[in-house]
Amino acid sequence: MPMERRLLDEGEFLALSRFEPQSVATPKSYLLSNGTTVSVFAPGIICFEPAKRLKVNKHIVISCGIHGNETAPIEICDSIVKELLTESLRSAHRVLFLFGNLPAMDVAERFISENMNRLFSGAHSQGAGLCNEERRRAKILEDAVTAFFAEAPAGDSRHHYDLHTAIRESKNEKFAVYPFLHSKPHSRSQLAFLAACGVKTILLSESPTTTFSYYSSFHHGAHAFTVELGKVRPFGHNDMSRFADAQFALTALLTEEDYAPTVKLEELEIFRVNQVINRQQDDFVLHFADDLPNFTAFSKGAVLATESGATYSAEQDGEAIVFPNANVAIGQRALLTVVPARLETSDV
Ligand SMILES: O=C(O)CCC(=O)N[C@@H](CCC(=O)O)C(=O)O
Ligand SMILES: [Zn+2]
Repeated sequence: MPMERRLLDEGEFLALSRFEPQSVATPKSYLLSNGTTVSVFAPGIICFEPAKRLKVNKHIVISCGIHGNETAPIEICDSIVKELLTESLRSAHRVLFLFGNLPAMDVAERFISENMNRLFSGAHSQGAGLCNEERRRAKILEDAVTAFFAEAPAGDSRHHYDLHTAIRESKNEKFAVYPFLHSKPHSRSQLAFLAACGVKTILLSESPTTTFSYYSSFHHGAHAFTVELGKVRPFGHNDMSRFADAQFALTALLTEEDYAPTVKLEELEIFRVNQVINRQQDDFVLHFADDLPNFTAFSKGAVLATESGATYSAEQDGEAIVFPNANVAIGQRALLTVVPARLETSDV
């Protein structure tokens, strides 16, 4: 048996992808003894397909490491992929795992040249084109998602959970960005699934973006979310007990035919994005401490950031900051502000 097949049988897909990428660079498929087809498409891209269709059929993309230093989601996915490869778990649904930015993982950085989570919906090929690894990888990941959902029969549900951790501490430790739905209804069953993951704070985005979750939501009609599970820490430094609910719920989603947790909307904290503040000048500065946690609220009129020619202030009492980062490239998002919101949902 070839060395890479033995290591795959031992569950070492991520290790092969990171440290022996040539061994998983040529697409190959094989059958597990439980009937699952495993398809290795490229380093960091692996798909599991069950032998038979059920009454309920879900097509699920789980991505992690789109930012290379966000290690807890990478460790969660590595662990689930290991269990699927070694057959201690069997997925009832088609599932595609994407380990995003492999080179950035090796140097424990968010990215090497460019923030990959601003390069989807074709942004990878605009401007300078496919000129760096993140741009080329974003296109490969998009193509993998397109090919995966192309095999989903009409009527089956499509899902994409893009798992991240945040740079700052957060008053609400776990939260999800619900991409802009262009007047489609928000899904109550998806909110219930997120709550089962321990994610009870939801930010409703109100505009198109070039993030991975918006891409799958808008271009593939998937239930898609950016899911923030905690804080950025180096590999091996995550307290995995803080991610137990998320790992349990993701595993249940894969292994049960119709995992359908419930939630009361009153249990959730819903915000909508009020301001998207992009850095336009070199002298952009935030007017609060570097360690101020996400979801800290300000009074109306408080100055949040300034740069030549612009002052950005809270527009309402209670407006809170999320993802502040003055060190982004010119033109990119340096801060979101959010305000409490109400939510109408569909039943699905
Ligand atoms: O903590 C931070 O500042 C960033 C954490 C992170 O990577 N968040 C995502 C959110 C994507 C979205 O808005 O859907 C990102 O900034 O790419
Ligand atoms: Zn991230």
